[in-house]
Amino acid sequence: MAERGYVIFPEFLPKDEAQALFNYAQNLGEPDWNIAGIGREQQHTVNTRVRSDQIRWLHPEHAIEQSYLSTMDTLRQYLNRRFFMGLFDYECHLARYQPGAFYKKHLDAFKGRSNRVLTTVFYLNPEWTPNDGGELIIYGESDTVLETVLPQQNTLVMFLSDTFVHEVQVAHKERFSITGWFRHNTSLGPRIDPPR
Ligand SMILES: O=C(O)CCC(=O)C(=O)O
Ligand SMILES: [Fe+2]
Repeated sequence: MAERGYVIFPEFLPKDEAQALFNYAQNLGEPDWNIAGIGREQQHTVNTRVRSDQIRWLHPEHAIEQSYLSTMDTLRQYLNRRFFMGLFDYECHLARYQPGAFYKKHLDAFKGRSNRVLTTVFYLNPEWTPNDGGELIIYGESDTVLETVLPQQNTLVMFLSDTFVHEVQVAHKERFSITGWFRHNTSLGPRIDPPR
């Protein structure tokens, strides 16, 4: 993480916890999902040419959501102790990519204009093969491909939000993940990044 700015953990949680999150995501009803937007506040727009996934912000009222949030808070404290990152909080949402959905090349944060510091993506599907598409591609300098990540259950990817351009290739089957951001406490107004 400190040297490259990103890291991939193939087995992040105990297996049963990852599977429980998958079951939970899969059993959510249609009204639980929202069309994902881009940008923040007034600039928040729904642009299905850039991304076509659906999201659900995690809230501590649901035990299983709380459990993931609390794991990530432990990770936040560890990162602060180990790397002095000054991470202030964490927000995350479940994401559902239905067959045909994608998220074109983008950065999660623009230098100096966002308080998102570190992106985390945690994958939930138990069986995912290269034929299923939906890979996360992480780009380096001049569009070189640094990593192609299969969205396989229990893999966690973490990268600096304002540094790595990335994209989600078209998924050929339903793809579930939890995307989140560790943030700095800079004041950018009362509401920050996509309104919940
Ligand atoms: O699901 C992924 O692999 C990445 C999602 C993403 O880039 C995002 O939600 O900003
Ligand atoms: Fe992203």
